[in-house]
Amino acid sequence: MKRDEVRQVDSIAINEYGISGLVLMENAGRGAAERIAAWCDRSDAVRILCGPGNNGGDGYVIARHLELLGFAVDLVALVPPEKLSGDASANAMIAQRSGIPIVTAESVSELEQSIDGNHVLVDCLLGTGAKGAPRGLYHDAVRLANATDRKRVAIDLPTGLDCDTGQPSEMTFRADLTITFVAAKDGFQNPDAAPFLGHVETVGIGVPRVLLRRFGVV
Ligand SMILES: NC(=O)C1=CN([C@@H]2O[C@H](COP(=O)(O)OP(=O)(O)OC[C@H]3O[C@@H](n4cnc5c(N)ncnc54)[C@H](O)[C@@H]3O)[C@@H](O)[C@H]2O)[C@@H](O)CC1
Ligand SMILES: [K+]
Repeated sequence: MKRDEVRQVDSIAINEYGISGLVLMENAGRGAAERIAAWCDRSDAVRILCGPGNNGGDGYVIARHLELLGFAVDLVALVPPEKLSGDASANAMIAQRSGIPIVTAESVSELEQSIDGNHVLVDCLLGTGAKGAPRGLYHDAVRLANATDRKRVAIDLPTGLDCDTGQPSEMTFRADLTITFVAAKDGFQNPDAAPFLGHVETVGIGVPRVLLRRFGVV
């Protein structure tokens, strides 16, 4: 699926079918957490890197469900939770109130302290809303994450990878597992994307079959 198409599916599900964005995010995050749990060892500590938008919002949902599944999990927020908006803000507040550890990293040195080799790292930095190569702290977060030798998981798509062409930017998250929502993105077919995607799994987010049919997903 193209970037615009998958974003259209979300917005039609919300605006035409009346499914709240929070429900879609819950389904996405819960499904992703279940896949991560199946792929990791129970002894793995999981650290989720959260960006400014709804991809970051997914991260807060994933954390809550991984904790329920018995994992030690914490979050690194590149944007303080109180500065988020919409569904991402709602889920960040739930995670905060639930006592899930959240560290805010707003400088390179704070990122260096937070991104270490002791955790499975989950990339909820940027998703389908990304434009161009990761800038600023997002560039540094990907650089530091790629330098660790533990397992890495990308949510929806690896930060830095172009959704439509599959062209990796010069700083692209190198995932061992990519958990993507609704359908594989067109760019995933590009052989150059393969080393950054790792194994790809698709997770449904509960949009009705009739809508998936409109976009040729089923
Ligand atoms: N209701 C929905 O729309 C759903 C969205 N979902 C998730 O939401 C994601 C899309 O969320 P958003 O549209 O908020 O987009 P993103 O989460 O990709 O965030 C986009 C924001 O990142 C920043 N940004 C863009 N390009 C950048 C760059 N090159 N370097 C640094 N910062 C950059 C900008 O502030 C931009 O507004 C999907 O990939 C998916 O993970 C899922 O939760 C399913 C439901
Ligand atoms: K991502």
